Amino acid sequence: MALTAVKTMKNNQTTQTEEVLVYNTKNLNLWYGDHHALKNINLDIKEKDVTAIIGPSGCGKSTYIKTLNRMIDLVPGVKTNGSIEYRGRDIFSKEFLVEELRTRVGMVFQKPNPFPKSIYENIAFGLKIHGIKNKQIINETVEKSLRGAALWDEVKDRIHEPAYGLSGGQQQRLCIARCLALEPDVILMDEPTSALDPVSTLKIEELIQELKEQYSIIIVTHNMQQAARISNKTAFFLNGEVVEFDSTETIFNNPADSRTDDYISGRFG
Ligand SMILES: Nc1ncnc2c1ncn2[C@@H]1O[C@H](COP(=O)(O)OP(=O)(O)OP(=O)(O)O)[C@@H](O)[C@H]1O
Repeated sequence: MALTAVKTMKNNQTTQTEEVLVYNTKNLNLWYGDHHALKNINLDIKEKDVTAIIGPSGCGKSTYIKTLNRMIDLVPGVKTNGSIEYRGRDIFSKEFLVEELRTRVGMVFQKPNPFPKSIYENIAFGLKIHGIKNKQIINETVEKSLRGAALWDEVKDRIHEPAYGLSGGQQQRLCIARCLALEPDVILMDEPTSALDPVSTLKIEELIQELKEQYSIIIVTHNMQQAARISNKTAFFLNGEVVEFDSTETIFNNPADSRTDDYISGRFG
């Protein structure tokens, strides 16, 4: 497990606290064919942080989070170098099975993508694939996951009805519930509210505030107010590089780099 010792001053006494890293990215480069999409990325992502990835269109935000669970492997012609460690283990090593990585690291996409099945089966399906057959355990996990995604009260009387009958915001919470059912450690979210109305967006944002107590969350968002509201760390990407990575408060109120300031203040992007 990757640990970083941090010194904090309290009542004039220096105490050592330990920060646990879930991801440690070192000198990561990625190419789509000849296109150099990620350039020398160095990022430490801490356990139980909500880390927002912001930056203009095409700067590499989605590419980066798709690399964290190796979904990028599905794109032909992608090359990488450098390293990404998940809890101290090299995610590209042969010993680290991609199935295990994707069980530890769940993902929620821009558009809600429930399966064409009932609400219940959307969650039960993943459990069955993972070899869980006990009906009682499945029932309990379905309820727990729907509660965890703040959806249970809205759907408890119709869990055997098709998921497509839910609103877009409810479908997105169902996708979050599906992800929670597998008890992930990290949840990656790629613009999870960009297809949703303001009320559904607010619900997902409130949900993220609850989930951060238990999970480490990495969220790509175009919405800077959203990043400021929900995250405690923010990375600003530009042209495939990380320009600045700091506490969200610093990035939004006192950025070190003038390009961050220009982007935050809406001068480009
Ligand atoms: N499958 C692909 N093949 C080739 N180039 C790609 C592919 N996917 C992305 N790119 C390119 O890589 C760069 C980074 O794309 P990426 O989707 O990561 O950006 P982004 O910051 O998430 O953008 P947006 O905010 O518009 O979603 C862009 O120049 C994009 O055109």
